[in-house]
Amino acid sequence: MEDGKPVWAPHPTDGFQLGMIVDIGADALTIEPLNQKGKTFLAPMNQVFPAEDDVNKHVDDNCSLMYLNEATLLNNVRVRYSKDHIYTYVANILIAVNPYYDIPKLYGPDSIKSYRGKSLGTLPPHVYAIADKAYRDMKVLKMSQSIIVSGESGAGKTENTKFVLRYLTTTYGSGQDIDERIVEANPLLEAFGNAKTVRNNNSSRFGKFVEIHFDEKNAVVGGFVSHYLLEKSRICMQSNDERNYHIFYRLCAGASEDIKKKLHLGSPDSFRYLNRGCTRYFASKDSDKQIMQNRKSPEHLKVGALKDLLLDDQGDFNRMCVAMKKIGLDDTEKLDLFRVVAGVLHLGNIDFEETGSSSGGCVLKNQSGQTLEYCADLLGLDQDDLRVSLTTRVMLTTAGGAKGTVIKVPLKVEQANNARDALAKAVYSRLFDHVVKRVNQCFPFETSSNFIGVLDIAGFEYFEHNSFEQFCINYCNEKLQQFFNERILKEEQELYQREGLGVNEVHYVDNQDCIDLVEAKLVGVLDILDEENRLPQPSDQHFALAVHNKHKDHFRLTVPRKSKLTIHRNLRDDEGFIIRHFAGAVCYETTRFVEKNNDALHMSLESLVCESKDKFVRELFENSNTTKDSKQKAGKLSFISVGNKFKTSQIVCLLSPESRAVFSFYAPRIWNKLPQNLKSASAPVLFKPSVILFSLPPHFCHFYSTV
Ligand SMILES: Nc1ncnc2c1ncn2[C@@H]1O[C@H](COP(=O)(O)OP(=O)(O)OP(=O)(O)O)[C@@H](O)[C@H]1O
Repeated sequence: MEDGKPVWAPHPTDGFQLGMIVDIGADALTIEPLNQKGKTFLAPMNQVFPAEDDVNKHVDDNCSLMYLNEATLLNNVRVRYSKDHIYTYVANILIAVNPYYDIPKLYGPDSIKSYRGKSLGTLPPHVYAIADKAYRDMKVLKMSQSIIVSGESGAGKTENTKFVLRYLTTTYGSGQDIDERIVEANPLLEAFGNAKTVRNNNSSRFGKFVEIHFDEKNAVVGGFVSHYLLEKSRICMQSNDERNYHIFYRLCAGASEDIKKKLHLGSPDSFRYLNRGCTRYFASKDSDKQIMQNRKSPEHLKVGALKDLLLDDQGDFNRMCVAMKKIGLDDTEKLDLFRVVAGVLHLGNIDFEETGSSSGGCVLKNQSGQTLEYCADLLGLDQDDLRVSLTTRVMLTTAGGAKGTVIKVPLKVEQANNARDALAKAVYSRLFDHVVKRVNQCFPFETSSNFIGVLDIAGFEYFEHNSFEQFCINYCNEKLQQFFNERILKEEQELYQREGLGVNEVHYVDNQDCIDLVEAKLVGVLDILDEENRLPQPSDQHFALAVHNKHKDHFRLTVPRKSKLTIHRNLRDDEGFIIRHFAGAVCYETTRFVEKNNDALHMSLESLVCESKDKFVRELFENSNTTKDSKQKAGKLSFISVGNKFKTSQIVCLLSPESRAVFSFYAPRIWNKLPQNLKSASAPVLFKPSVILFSLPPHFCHFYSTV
């Protein structure tokens, strides 16, 4: 830092502020803010950074800044954002700030054309330039490429993913309508997999890896979407300001009178799976008028529609129907999908009450008779069988004299509620699997030479109240962060060293301890939770205490009462824990962790849907028997861990620094087909993400003061 030159110093709310150093202490500097002459404050030496000579000037690539540090990088991105330049490079990494409005001409056909074949840096930073670089690398290196899109919820990951797909299919498409189909598939996926959250009206509640495949002439031949772990808890419950998946509301708002009657639909407040969250529709002034009053909830009628330029439940319903047609779904299949969605809604309305008899079981409440009939009818089930399966569990004795005898164990009200919700989650998530499978059939390809994959997973989340869903998502992001650390920071620096470039070492925080805290065998939070689920009487409190006991002095874990926020300090030690993630500390409330971690559907219910009279429903559950272990076959309600699914199917491969592991994560479908020798440790590097795109929410730019 040079004498008499302004510096960036920390600011309690704005991140950084411009000031002058007026005194140098042993380990702190006295700073006088530029906009508050005469007022000084102390700042730790390592948190004060030199500022650029002209803080209002901006550059396309942060690497061209005279002083590259956290503050100058943020300032550059902020200045650019204020001028609608939402994209900025850091070498071949692209930072994108969500503008939350349509910047004129930014993504239009002329813009697409201009980026074709241009090297990174020739034109202003753009997501199209990143897509084109991936394409050119694929062509030159004759190797598949990937683009990782990372950022917190609402930062713009999905929108940027869509721009990448649009760019590639438009610029390098083969002229067939397959390009259109790939883009058309999005509304369908979003209807079933996206929902309104407090952070994002159109939040993707599943991770996806979209592959665009190219032939030997490097023209688009097809696509493939892999999806990871849909957020299932949302199907049965949402917090106050959030909604269930869009499709539920779109169907209620947009279905024709005929379909509405067939599916016995009402307004969102008439369904338990919708009425504990927000029951308003997204609508513009005009489309709101077109939705009939009897389809609107009292909340909607009182407060009015939810507003979002890109969302409109009724219009989106019609657009989704057009998209379905375009990608080849006929009316029967369309109705099949809607029927199952409505079936799930009616299932949620089934209520139970205690029998009052000595058996201690429960029965359906009288008023649930009609809803049972609707649900059974829509899902092709026998009404009585459904009633019995929801209120009892079939067990097969495995020992003793009566070995092999079938016994029916009556369920308590709470157990029946759980069984109902487990069935709803199983049916809806199978339906979502089907939607993705169906979408994939729309852009088939026989052979492909290479592909460009775009990874878009749920971003880091922290709310006032954080539960199991945030815990899983943040664990996943912790893994992604580790991948960045390994690939970008560690490997790059090793390369610099090998090549003798005297570049100063960049220090970064290794997050392995945080990952271990979550996933270590036996002592990790996930294993402790699984262990709790296996206890005869699992409890959230016992689980939370076990976590604290096992990690008393862990740097990354602490009790809620140590939180900076009063709301968390009110929680008891057995009601939650705080984890210090790479992106910040998050307080998780552990109520319902045990329940949410259990994905088991008891056998009587599973067999019921597997034998549905409805072919479509039956097919949704095809192959499900093959995944059961012998315990389940014997009728014991064995526990299936959701947390562990996150661990094994989604991220475990990402953790490995070796490229082969990364490959197996990104493209498990292709990975599984590879010959064994290629998968071995000595295999050559198969796969390397060529470009990375970080999305940032606009509030990121308000972290520090404007000057
Ligand atoms: N480039 C952009 N131009 C205009 N609006 C944008 C842009 N990117 C994002 N948005 C707006 O921000 C909203 C949220 O973006 P998006 O859904 O892509 O976030 P996300 O990072 O994928 O969030 P999540 O992790 O919750 O799915 C979009 O619905 C859109 O309204």
